[in-house]
Amino acid sequence: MLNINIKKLEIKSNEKKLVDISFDMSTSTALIGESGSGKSLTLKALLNLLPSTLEINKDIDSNFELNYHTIGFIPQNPFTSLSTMTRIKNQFFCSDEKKEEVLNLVSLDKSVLKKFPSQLSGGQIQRVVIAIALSRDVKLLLLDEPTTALDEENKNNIIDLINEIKDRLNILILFVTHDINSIKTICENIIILKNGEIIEKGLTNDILSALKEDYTKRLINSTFKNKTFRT
Ligand SMILES: Nc1ncnc2c1ncn2[C@@H]1O[C@H](COP(=O)(O)OP(=O)(O)OP(=O)(O)O)[C@@H](O)[C@H]1O
Repeated sequence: MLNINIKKLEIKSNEKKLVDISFDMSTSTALIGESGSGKSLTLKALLNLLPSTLEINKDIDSNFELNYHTIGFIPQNPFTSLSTMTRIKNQFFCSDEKKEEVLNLVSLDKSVLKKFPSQLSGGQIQRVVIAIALSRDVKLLLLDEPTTALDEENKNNIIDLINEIKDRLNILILFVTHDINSIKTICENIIILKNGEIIEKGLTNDILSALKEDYTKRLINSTFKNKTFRT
């Protein structure tokens, strides 16, 4: 079973602590918290993509290597993660056989390979982005609110797809989301961040059935429908 033990993850900016957390992951985990609580910085730290102006202190154990090949990232806005002037087939870095295999996994026909992103729907583009991530030897998939830019129907389809991939490929998922239904569908565990610290963590069922902190209740109960979309 895959496991990551984040014994220490501390991120500072000019002596100001932005994130100071530790957690263990051996299953799909939702990372939730209000704006500015440290969700994106946590994902960026795992991807080694923190700006050099920030100071990072991390101590992470895992039973697989953490690198570009093993960590996949699905961003909030799939439209910005593909190159608009490049056909889909040239946005993968793998064999043609692998391209078809991963497109099959995300239920897309191989005919999309010839197309440009502008010829695909939002849901199809997000599927392509997921397929590109899966074309590497991904063992940890980081998702940053991957359905925010999608309409209701595509949103549900992508959630079902992520859930299916998780079960089929047996990979770890760290899922930043505000959407209670996707947490229930996909995540066995929840971590709740506030001001860069973990204030609650545990099994999704336990946390949802006994909401302890008012802060958590507020996060869980809000629909975030009016959240402005960042590009
Ligand atoms: N490059 C940076 N330099 C200094 N401070 C930063 C930097 N990036 C983020 N921060 C600060 O760190 C804190 C955590 O930011 P982060 O982007 O991780 O929040 P978040 O939980 O992802 O919020 P959101 O839901 O709005 O995306 C915030 O107070 C933010 O202002």
